[in-house]
Parts: sequence; C-alpha cells; structure tokens
Amino acid sequence: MATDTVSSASAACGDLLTDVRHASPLVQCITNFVAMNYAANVLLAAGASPAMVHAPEEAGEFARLAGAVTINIGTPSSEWLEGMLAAAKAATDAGRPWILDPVAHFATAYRRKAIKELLALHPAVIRGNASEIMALAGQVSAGRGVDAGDSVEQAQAAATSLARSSHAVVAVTGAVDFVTDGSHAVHIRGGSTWMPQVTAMGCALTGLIGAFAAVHPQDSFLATISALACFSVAGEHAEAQSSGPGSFAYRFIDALAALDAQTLRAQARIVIA
Ligand SMILES: Nc1ncnc2c1ncn2[C@@H]1O[C@H](COP(=O)(O)OP(=O)(O)OP(=O)(O)O)[C@@H](O)[C@H]1O
Ligand SMILES: Cc1ncsc1CCO
Ligand SMILES: [Mg+2]
Repeated sequence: MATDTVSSASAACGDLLTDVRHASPLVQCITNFVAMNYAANVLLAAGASPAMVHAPEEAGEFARLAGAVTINIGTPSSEWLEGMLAAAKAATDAGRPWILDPVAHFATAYRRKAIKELLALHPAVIRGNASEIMALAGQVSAGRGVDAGDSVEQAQAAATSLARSSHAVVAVTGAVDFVTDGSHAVHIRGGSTWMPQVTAMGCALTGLIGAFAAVHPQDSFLATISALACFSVAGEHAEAQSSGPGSFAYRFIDALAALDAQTLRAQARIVIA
C-alpha cells in the first residue's frame, strides 16, 4: 500500500472509488445461486459492470476480457467447478487479479478438494469470514456451514499465516474487519449488525473487491481495504434508514449508490492493526 498513515489510506480509498465509477470495470463473478442477483446489484451500485459467467465452455475465454474475476464456491457442482478453474487459470495467465471466496470450504470432502485446486491457481485476494479463514490456515474452527462461528480476532493469526503461505492478501470480515498482506495489517470498523442477517452480503463484497482490484491491480491490499471501507460506510448509512434486515438489504444498495469519494474519505474508519 502506497500509504503510511491512516488518513492517507482513507484518501486513497476515495480515489479508488472515483476510479471504479469512471472506469466501470468489467468484473466476471462466478458466485453462488443465492448471491447472484444481489452481488450484481452491489457492483452496479458501485459503478462497476458485473457479468455472471460460469459455464466451462466460456468461463476461461471471458476471463481474458474481464478486468478481474471473482470466484465463490457457495453452491458448487462439477460443471461450475470446471468453469471456476478455467477462469482462475485464464486470469492468472493474463496477469489479472482474481479473488477467492471460500464459502464453507471445510464442510465436505468435495469442497475441500475444490478449494485446494483453486488455491493452487494463485488468487490475489482471499476474502472469507473468520471460520473460513481459520480452517484455510489449517486451524480448528467452530464453523459448520456458511455463517461464521468464530470472531475476527480469533482468526487474525490464521489470516497472517495464510497471507504468507499463499502470497495473497487475506481479508477476514465480521464486526471489525481485518486485512493483511502478511507484513502489513489494518482493521476496518463500521458496518451494521444487520449485515450478517442478510444473506450474500459477504459474497457481494467479494465481487466488489474484484471491481477495486480491476482498477488498481498493482496493489491488491489497497483495493481490498477500499472495497471493505465502502461496505462499512454504506452499511452505517443504510442502518440509519432501516427497520430490519429486509429494508436494510435494499437501503444498502441505495447507500452504496449514493456514496461519494469525499464521504468515503471522511467516514472510513481504517486503523493500522
Ligand atoms: N456484526 C457486524 N457488525 C458490522 N458489520 C458486520 C458485522 N458482521 C459482518 N459485517 C459486515 O458484513 C459484510 C459481510 O461480511 P460477513 O463476514 O458477514 O460475510 P460472510 O459471512 O461471508 O457472508 P455471506 O456468506 O452471507 O455472504 C462485511 O462488510 C462485514 O464487515
Ligand atoms: C446461504 C448460502 N448457502 C450456500 S452459499 C449461501 C450464501 C451465503 O454464503
Ligand atoms: Mg461467505
């Protein structure tokens, strides 16, 4: 990250949001059936151009056109996994960033095999909840399904070790997010307690990291922090307008669409960890 202070990190996040809105990067999202519509709307609200392209016949070809690829294993099948592997390989070969969301990768033998194959294809960023990141680093976690059973604080050492072994930026999301490249780390505060009550918020965030990585591929750490900061600030704005998880889900899209660089710079709460 070309920043040494928290305020310059916030300033850089604002610049990257402006870049996303100006460049409208094409982001190939291979995500789960639950998340597809919400994630696409989140990317549009941020100014990006999402494309949900997963068929094995075209996923690799499309990845060469996209600014970034995001891969989420939430509802896998053999056909989808073939598309994921083709897209990840094409992105890596083309020098484009791809982002991995290891949903419940510990739950079944099938998912464990899938995540191993994907990890070998060098994601630029891995984003998951605390249980997913702990299990990915080989630690015992309390996770059972797609929701976290552990706190972000419990997952921080695992995230650092995973970042060092995979050479990826690792983001652990939860009440306070933690992002590390293995040498540097930040916490991002904010968001809303409604966020874990709306399914696919994390999956949509993974897509948004793809949008920021597409406009700033030289610095996946800053790109990841910027996407997470947008979610935190938009989450706070949406909560002020919401009366429950249903209204929060659509208010969040509105808040993200209304978020400008100046507000992000002023309100992002990024602290060096
Ligand atoms: N208790 C909380 N308070 C504030 N923000 C939260 C809280 N829990 C999660 N978030 C925010 O919600 C977003 C999604 O993160 P989360 O860790 O819930 O993803 P996830 O478990 O992968 O979600 P899903 O699998 O449903 O897509 C992040 O922006 C995170 O900061
Ligand atoms: C609920 C659910 N099941 C598989 S993926 C998903 C979306 C949240 O990860
Ligand atoms: Mg998730």
